[in-house]
Amino acid sequence: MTGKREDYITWDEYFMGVAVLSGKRSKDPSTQVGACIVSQDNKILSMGYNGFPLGCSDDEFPWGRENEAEDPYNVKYFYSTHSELNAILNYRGGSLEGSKLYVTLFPCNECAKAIIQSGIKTIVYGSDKYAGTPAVNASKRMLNAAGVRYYQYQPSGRKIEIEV
Ligand SMILES: O=c1ccn([C@H]2C[C@H](O)[C@@H](COP(=O)(O)O)O2)c(=O)[nH]1
Ligand SMILES: [Zn+2]
Repeated sequence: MTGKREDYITWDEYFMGVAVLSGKRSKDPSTQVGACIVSQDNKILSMGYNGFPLGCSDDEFPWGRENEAEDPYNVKYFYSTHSELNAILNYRGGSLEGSKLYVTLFPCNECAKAIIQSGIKTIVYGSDKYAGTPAVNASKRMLNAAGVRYYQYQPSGRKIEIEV
């Protein structure tokens, strides 16, 4: 055999796959989000998933949603760090200027601010299940104004299995 393999995965499959795998570390019972930040020359710079900050125990802080507890103090939203922000904060190498973010859920308005300010220029997202909500509308408004390009990941249809 002299030729190369032809069924290797694309860059988008590779990096979105890493984002999906990263999201599998999330303890959130309802929505697991994974993120992977990549340089312009396709090197992985950082990864993240949604979870509580260091020192805030996954077993002690609340994982419930607002309709499950009356007091927002007992709801996850005050405590959960979003996957995109975790990926940005996890980066130890300097500037993210010009980089690309793969994320399994369209970023909210808070993440959009961090994405813009960190210099990320492209977002490839998976689900847009909160499309039309004020948080996502505001996010798209800011990303459009700041010239951050975004497009939805187009699955090839083939299944990528990981077996170790
Ligand atoms: O930009 C985003 C938006 C949300 N997340 C995280 C935050 C929460 O842990 C879940 C959303 O939970 P729901 O129960 O679906 O409201 O997703 C994120 O990481 N990035
Ligand atoms: Zn967010």
